[in-house]
Amino acid sequence: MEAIWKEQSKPIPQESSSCDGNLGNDDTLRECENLVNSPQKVEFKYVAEGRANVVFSIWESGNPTATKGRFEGTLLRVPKATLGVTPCDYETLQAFHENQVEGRVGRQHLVPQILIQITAEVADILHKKRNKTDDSEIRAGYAMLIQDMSASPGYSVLEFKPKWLAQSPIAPKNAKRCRTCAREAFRNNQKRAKGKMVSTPICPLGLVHEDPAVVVDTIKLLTPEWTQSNQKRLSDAFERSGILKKLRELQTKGDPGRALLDNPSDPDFGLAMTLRDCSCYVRMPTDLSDDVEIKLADVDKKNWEEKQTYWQESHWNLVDNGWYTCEEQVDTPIVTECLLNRPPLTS
Ligand SMILES: O=P(O)(O)O[C@@H]1[C@@H](OP(=O)(O)O)[C@H](OP(=O)(O)O)[C@H](O)[C@H](OP(=O)(O)O)[C@H]1OP(=O)(O)O
Ligand SMILES: Nc1ncnc2c1ncn2[C@@H]1O[C@H](COP(=O)(O)OP(=O)(O)OP(=O)(O)O)[C@@H](O)[C@H]1O
Repeated sequence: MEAIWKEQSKPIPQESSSCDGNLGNDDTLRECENLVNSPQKVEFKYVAEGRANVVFSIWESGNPTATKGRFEGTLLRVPKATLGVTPCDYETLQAFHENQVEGRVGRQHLVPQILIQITAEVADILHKKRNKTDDSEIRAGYAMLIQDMSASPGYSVLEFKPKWLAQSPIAPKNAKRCRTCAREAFRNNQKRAKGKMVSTPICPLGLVHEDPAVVVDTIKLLTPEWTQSNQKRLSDAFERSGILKKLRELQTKGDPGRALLDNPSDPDFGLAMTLRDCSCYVRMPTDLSDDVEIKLADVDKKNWEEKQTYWQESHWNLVDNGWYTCEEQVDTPIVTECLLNRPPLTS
């Protein structure tokens, strides 16, 4: 699969469509799909799960030559069926990825994913390997092989959500917090009320700030354990790849005004919301001559019909209860360090 991931991480050639991504690798893919569905030939290990998907490591059992055989650098992502949650099905997600996301974001900036099917037998094996016991189930049907962006020898990794890289266009004009800091302030108040620990949110506006020193400072907050040199390498890599600025551009282009209130089913707005909730994976090589790998994942189409009320209510909550303007009515103020409310740097 590694050769396929390499191929699929190349920019889409100008004259081709994004759908011809297999580029002669169909045989390998079918072999891998067959292997996934041959439980006597492969092993699975639970990695992690979010609200809608479960991720497993997969390898060829007893392969004497390589640790994971054909599944080197590969993970298996499967949907979980939960009562009351209706995520888009994987065929829809794959079509959205190929037709809406790859061309706009750039295939080179995305964790590649390939649609396969799993049998009921395999679904059952996977389900039993989960160490979370909620009401959700893993069922036979579509699954995805995805490129593994987790740590491996010679690499440090960072996984984070860039969230809203520009202010919401319908935030109050006198806002002192960006959408993400306002949302995190609200959430920290809820957590504190339950006696939970809270930390000061990292303002995402710092990641795309015009002052490179602010970008480095933001990266330091994201990677407190990294060396200064690696923090600077990451800042340079973000600048070179342009990925975060592209993300900000698509987030704002898809939500130019009152879309959230007036037209939340608009596909461009839907894409903006997806890109405000995607994950960014960074693999920082120890070897200084290797490139820093930065890719976005979880660029899943959202169920617009189901989510519009949640989106609108979240917005009005932040506006009406003073979370944007730092006027929240709480006994102890919530600390944020939003870039919107920081005095301009003097040089
Ligand atoms: O509403 P937000 O901005 O807090 O984002 C939600 C995320 O919270 P976060 O702030 O990233 O911790 C939330 O993430 P968590 O469940 O908190 O990990 C989901 O990603 C949610 O999307 P969906 O319902 O799974 O499609 C996200 O919902 P939307 O992106 O659809 O708003
Ligand atoms: N390509 C990848 N490489 C390494 N780890 C990954 C990859 N994709 C997912 N993971 C791990 O699996 C976890 C869950 O995956 P994923 O984000 O796809 O689930 P989700 O249900 O979409 O999450 P959310 O609730 O945020 O929407 C991630 O938080 C991450 O730890």
